[in-house]
Amino acid sequence: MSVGLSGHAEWDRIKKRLRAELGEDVFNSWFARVDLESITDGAVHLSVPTRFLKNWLQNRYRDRLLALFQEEFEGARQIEFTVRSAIRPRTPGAAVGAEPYDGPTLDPRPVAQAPQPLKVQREAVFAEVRTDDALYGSPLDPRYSFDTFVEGRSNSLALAAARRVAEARPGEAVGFNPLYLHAAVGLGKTHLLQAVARAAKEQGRRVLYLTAEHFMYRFVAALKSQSAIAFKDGLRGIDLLLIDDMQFLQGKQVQQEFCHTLNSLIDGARQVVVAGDRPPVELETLDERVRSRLGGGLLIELHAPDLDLRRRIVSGRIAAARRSYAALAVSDAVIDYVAENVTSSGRDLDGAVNRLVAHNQLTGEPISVEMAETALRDLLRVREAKRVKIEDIQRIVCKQYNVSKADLLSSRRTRTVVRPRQIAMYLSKTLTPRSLPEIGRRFGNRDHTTVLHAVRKIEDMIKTDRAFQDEVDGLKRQIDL
Ligand SMILES: Nc1ncnc2c1ncn2[C@@H]1O[C@H](COP(=O)(O)OP(=O)(O)OP(=O)(O)O)[C@@H](O)[C@H]1O
Repeated sequence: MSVGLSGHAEWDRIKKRLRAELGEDVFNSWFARVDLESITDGAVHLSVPTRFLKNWLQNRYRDRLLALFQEEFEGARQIEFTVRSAIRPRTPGAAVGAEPYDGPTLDPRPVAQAPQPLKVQREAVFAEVRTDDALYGSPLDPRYSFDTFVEGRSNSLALAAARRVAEARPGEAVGFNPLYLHAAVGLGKTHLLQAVARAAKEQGRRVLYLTAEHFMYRFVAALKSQSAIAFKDGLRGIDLLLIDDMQFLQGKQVQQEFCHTLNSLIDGARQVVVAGDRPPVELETLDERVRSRLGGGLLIELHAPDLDLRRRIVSGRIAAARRSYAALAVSDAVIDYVAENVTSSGRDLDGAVNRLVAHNQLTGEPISVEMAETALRDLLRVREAKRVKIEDIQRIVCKQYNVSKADLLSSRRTRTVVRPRQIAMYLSKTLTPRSLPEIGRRFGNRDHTTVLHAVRKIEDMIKTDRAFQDEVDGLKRQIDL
């Protein structure tokens, strides 16, 4: 048996039944982001955006799902979950960026026994989280402190604001609440949030650091065990709440609760810090009230690190690795090579250094530029192949519709220019990690709401007009080449 897209009517029926069985909120929390990929030889392949969700569904709902699938597809024998792109579903390459780096990590233990990367550790813990202790937060990684965060032009504002929050006394107004940090993947949001949490805890403040998914899980679990009031009281009794990966907060009731918590903390002069992969205005699954409350604080974007910052992050990582491998020798030329070639994020820089160290430890080969070229080849190839630039999108769209770039960026509102411009904005949003304000700037300094309007317009047209969808797909293929 092999089912591709044709199984979707059955999948819709299964989801409908789950929604009826579990209720709207629980369904939205766990199943709204599950996609049916295929059914092959009796194996039902479902994809989910995060490992946390994968573990959760595997542990709690696998049997129920299998039973439901067996009613729809006679030969269904097992359910397989895979993690798909979590952060930017329609970005080519997002699957790589969104997945935690799978290589060894820098750790005192021998490479062969290296621990799983941080995010996996974080998520594994969720499954065992206690529900009786209202202030039980997500685990903090000991490596994420202000001391290990390297400052550069791209993050200095975020760092200053984070320090200000961390150093404030309980009840002291820092002038911006909530503080909302946003950035593409791997640029240091989690690192900064955890640094704030750690520093504030050290001062004796009551701090709660939670990923949005953890918040969701805790709330749903509290509802089920009838301890929601204790959970809410616990939340409202803290001095500093930090919520990470805000883009994953799902479910109407969960969002309502989050909004109440936000309001009550802010109104009570308690500090809230939130991080997400895009600004609140772009978190379209979020309730309007939550978006506007988040948008009413201080919003700071962390940008991709420049060469100088990348160099210093790499040097810092190597210095940390030397604490475990004292004889580790890495020349400036290798540091330059990594910093010049791994350009996307702190996570990729970490991954690159980890690879070099692992390669060195496993083969005994000294870390030279030649060795780095070999060890990092596939990492660099994947990244390079998948990076799409706004200029390329504009060039290809202009060529396709026979408009000049000057027209595309101009304020002209004739139909022949407006539609290509909207398509180019839509492609920039879906194929690059750029934020709406940044795209607006790159399209003749337009406001982010204009970009949002364009994205929605093109999305609607794609849904209703098959020929138009093919046209846009054709453009995507040209851009991907
Ligand atoms: N300025 C920096 N100084 C030191 N390390 C950094 C810096 N920026 C990023 N990193 C490192 O890069 C890695 C990824 O950072 P982090 O997990 O904080 O990213 P993120 O923005 O939260 O990404 P995601 O959106 O995927 O959650 C971490 O190991 C972090 O320590």
